[in-house]
Amino acid sequence: MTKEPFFRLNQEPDALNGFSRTVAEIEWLLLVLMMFYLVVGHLEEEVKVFLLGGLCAFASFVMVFHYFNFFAKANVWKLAIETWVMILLITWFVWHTGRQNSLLLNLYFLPIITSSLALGKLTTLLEVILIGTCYVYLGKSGVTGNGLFSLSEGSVLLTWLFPMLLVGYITTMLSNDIYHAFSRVKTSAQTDELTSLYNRGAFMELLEKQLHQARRGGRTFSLLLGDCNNLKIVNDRYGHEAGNLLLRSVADNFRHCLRGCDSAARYGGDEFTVLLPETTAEEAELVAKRIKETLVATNFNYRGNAVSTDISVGVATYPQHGDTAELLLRHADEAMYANKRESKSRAA
Ligand SMILES: Nc1nc2c(ncn2[C@@H]2O[C@H](COP(=O)(O)OP(=O)(O)OP(=O)(O)O)[C@@H](O)[C@H]2O)c(=O)[nH]1
Repeated sequence: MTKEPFFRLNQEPDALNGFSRTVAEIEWLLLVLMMFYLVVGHLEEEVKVFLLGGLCAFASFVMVFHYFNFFAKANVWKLAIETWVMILLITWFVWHTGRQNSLLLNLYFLPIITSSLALGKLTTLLEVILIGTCYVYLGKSGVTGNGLFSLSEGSVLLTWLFPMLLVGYITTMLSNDIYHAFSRVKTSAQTDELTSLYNRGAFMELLEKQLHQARRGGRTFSLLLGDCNNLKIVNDRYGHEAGNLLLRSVADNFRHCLRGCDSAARYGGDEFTVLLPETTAEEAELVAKRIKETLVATNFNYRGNAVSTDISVGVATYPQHGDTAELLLRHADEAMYANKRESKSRAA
């Protein structure tokens, strides 16, 4: 298993769901601020009613996007649409409350923060440009409309946009840090510290996913359960450090013997599990044989002593040996102990 982060923002549902919750809160905050302005701002009654109608429409949009089942699942496109709708709403609201002189122009910071949190630098830059265009439109249409875009207007626009670019840039950097920290935490929560294979929890998740896929696609897969045969002896004879080296060499042997799509895990103590997608029982038996043979043929030097190990492996295949994680593991466990008994009696 690689220690590199193996997921990206647009593929990692947990990270996206977290950002999506933050976006929902930003949207409610936007609505509250606009409502507040409707209450305290000096606006004509019919303008207030008109704007209130727009806010109700936006509130329905937020509810549909975040709380209805068919839209509730976060994805990058959904977040992008939400930021565009926020920009349109703010432009529309500002249009009716003073245009370029509106007290609410600062609300544009909210979609910028949203975009830089979840969508990255390029999208945020494009959104700043969109906001700049809206700003120019707010100044030109009807009120000051004096034709061409002058140099002084350009510098005013840039001065106005500069804090937004800065906030966008800083928030993007913070968001990247959060994302990388999240990746590291997730990777280490799934990894066995000693062997760098998956740990038991991660393996159970993979197994459940594999079962789900196999049931849907009517496909087969196998799992192996292996148990080292002499770890206790190595520990007692050479010490715990030698036992640890032995466990690492077993893990390296798995890496060496498996395909890229297979997943090996340290199930606990000296027990290892392997998930073999699209593999029949006969093919899995061959993999188990290969793992055993290469492990027996390998030994390592510990303070001048050649240390080697052996492993007993049990195979279970979906669906012939069970259709749940529990049944498959039990079958593999029984097969593994049968093999262990056999090799012990042979050795005796
Ligand atoms: N060095 C080391 N030893 C461990 C670790 N985890 C478990 N053990 C030890 O591994 C040993 C496993 O014992 P057993 O299950 O009897 O293993 P065995 O000697 O391989 O014998 P059988 O499994 O019965 O064939 C125990 O002594 C544990 O203390 C570890 O992370 N490092």
